[in-house]
Amino acid sequence: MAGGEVGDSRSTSGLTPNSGHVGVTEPQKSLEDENLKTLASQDTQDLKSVLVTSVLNLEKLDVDLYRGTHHWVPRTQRLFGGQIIGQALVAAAKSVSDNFYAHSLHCYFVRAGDPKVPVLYQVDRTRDGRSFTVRSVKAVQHGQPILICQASFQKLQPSPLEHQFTMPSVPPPEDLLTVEELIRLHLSKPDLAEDAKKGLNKLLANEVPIEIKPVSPAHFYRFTPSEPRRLFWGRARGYIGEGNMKLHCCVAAYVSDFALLGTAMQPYPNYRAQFAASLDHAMWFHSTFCSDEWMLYECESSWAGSSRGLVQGRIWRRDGVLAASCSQEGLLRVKPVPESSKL
Ligand SMILES: CCCCCC/C=C\CCCCCCCC(=O)SCCNC(=O)CCNC(=O)[C@H](O)C(C)(C)COP(=O)(O)OP(=O)(O)OC[C@H]1O[C@@H](n2cnc3c(N)ncnc32)[C@H](O)[C@@H]1OP(=O)(O)O
Repeated sequence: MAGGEVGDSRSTSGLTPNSGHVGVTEPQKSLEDENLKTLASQDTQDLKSVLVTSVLNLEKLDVDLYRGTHHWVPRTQRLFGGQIIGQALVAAAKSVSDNFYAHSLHCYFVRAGDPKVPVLYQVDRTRDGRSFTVRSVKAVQHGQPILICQASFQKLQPSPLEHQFTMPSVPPPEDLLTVEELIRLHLSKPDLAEDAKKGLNKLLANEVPIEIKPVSPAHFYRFTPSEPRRLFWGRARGYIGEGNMKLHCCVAAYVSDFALLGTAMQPYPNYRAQFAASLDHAMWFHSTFCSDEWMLYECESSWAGSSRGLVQGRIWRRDGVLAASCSQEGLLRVKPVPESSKL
């Protein structure tokens, strides 16, 4: 049966074969902690994630044809790549049986997305097999493709072969500040350059539907050169809830494009991106997860050159299970940072 909606009943706690806890042990929780958690989750449940209610909620126009709208547009005024990938995966998943789950996607961003008009998603049912199902999606604006995406789905298939890297050991998200809190802290510095203040205030005015907590704020500020590696906790804002793995994958696809490319800029604090944009993006899903719960994003850039940077990402569940991996190459046309606007 083709799953009409990006919704299924696979519980995120009923894990895939690769569900062993690796590297991190779950702390013992007291009854008090549990009560606090319940209260907190009641709070967030009131605020249904905008990613679910609007961004990833595509309008069906015809068979295999959908229309998506925008919520947050980056200050570059081109559509956020993660939004286009997330929406393309939603469109692809709509014609896939409920018992098939996204395991990989491969995308090229071929034109800038225009935030003034909606995006159309045309789905081609490339192949339906016994174990694998493949969909090709073209995202179109003004009659021309802005993204081409291929997504593959697989039936759950247990295997005796199971391994993964160990999750890096980092402070928990509760001990870290959000990007917004870091920005406010920075804005409170009396000697901050006017240009920098303006830029930071613009960033604060954005309603980004994801929450980010950098593990190392120094990397976030980019004052000094650092190795091209960053770690941050991230989650979708608002409540999504368990049980809809297809949707969680689409949300993770949205989030995965947010901070990957910046990793390649970390060794070069004296340069600012004049034109930075993802060129391609690939993603592999390994295990079940909840995208509205904190997950650790580990990003590292193995190479930069020819005005491009290559970045790999690993997305970890809090309990140490590797949930997804991604890889992206981006265009990085840079210019030196003027003395007057150094943070
Ligand atoms: C710890 C974590 C904290 C993180 C906090 C971060 C906070 C905020 C972060 C927000 C970040 C979100 C951003 C994420 C990344 C994205 O979403 S990017 C969006 C998705 N990707 C795209 O939109 C790319 C789409 N693809 C394209 O646009 C095109 O394929 C292309 C432009 C890459 C193709 O390039 P080209 O072939 O060069 O196109 P042209 O049309 O010919 O030229 C375009 C402009 O570039 C100029 N140009 C061309 N060549 C050069 C050159 N060699 N040098 C300099 N400039 C060049 C060309 O003149 C055009 O310029 P104009 O448009 O005319 O000005």
